[in-house]
Amino acid sequence: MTAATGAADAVPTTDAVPITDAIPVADAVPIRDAVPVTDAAPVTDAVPAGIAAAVEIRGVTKSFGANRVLDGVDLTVCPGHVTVVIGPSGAGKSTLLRTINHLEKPDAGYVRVNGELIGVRQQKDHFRELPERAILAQRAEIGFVFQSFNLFPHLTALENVAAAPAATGRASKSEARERAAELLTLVGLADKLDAYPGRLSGGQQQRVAIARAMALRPGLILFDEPTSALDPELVGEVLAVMKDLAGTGTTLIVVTHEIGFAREAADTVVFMDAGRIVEQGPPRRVLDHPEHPRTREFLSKVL
Ligand SMILES: Nc1ncnc2c1ncn2[C@@H]1O[C@H](COP(=O)(O)OP(=O)(O)OP(=O)(O)O)[C@@H](O)[C@H]1O
Repeated sequence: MTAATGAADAVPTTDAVPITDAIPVADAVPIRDAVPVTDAAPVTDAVPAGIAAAVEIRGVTKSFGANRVLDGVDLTVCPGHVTVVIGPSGAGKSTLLRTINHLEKPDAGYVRVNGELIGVRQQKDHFRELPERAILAQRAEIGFVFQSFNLFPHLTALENVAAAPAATGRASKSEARERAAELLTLVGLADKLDAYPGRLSGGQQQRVAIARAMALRPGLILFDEPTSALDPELVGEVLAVMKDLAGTGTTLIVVTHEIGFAREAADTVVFMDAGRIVEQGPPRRVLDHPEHPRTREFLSKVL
């Protein structure tokens, strides 16, 4: 990480990230652009004028040691849209998703969700890391569905879904349980409310995880390869639940290798390779008429 300078005197060096670090000086995003959403520089998805982007990623760079995994990523996501991120193994797809709720901290650049900077606040010409409690509060507004479900094994399906709303004080215990039962019914698990994860199939566990992600009524849900750990015959039931969720007004960003899902459910398909967004657009254009040779090569292997 580059050392903090000048105006960041009060900022511990390790927490301070120069705003323009990843961006060539000539293209640097003026600091004012980091505040009002409507003034933000290059909007790649067509967000209607005057409407805040659901997610705005600008100049995000992330390295693990010498491995630059994200290399100046810009992405804008419209509210209510489904964005499907595809690309070869190691392209940086999961890392990009994890920067959106600050599970990974960008080395440079920033992420805003509904106009709010994630994980940092702006201090003069630097971003300063938020306290852990504030980051957790931001994360509570963003659903996350992992490849490996991550359910509490000692809680029933109902208790898994009800846990966060009750623990955060968003709902009374009985309200949280009532809503959890509704959500589990929505994902087709009305008869499994009292089942422990160990007694559920992978597809059922993942549907519980989706219900859990919906429990705090987030405007945005991130899916990190939600069907990759499933037996092939269980993939369809999870994708069906995700398709139902698409179009309900919730913004979804889905990292997946399921090209069929991308074709049917996505508003935008994003193709990533080597830490960069190579190509993005509506599924019919990116999947059927890719412009970039790298996208064509990738699709010729997976289709
Ligand atoms: N915590 C970490 N520490 C070190 N390297 C990491 C870490 N997380 C990811 N990487 C590396 O970053 C690169 C990109 O990983 P990432 O998981 O984002 O790729 P991906 O496109 O999602 O790949 P896949 O489709 O295989 O899941 C890989 O080389 C990976 O080994």
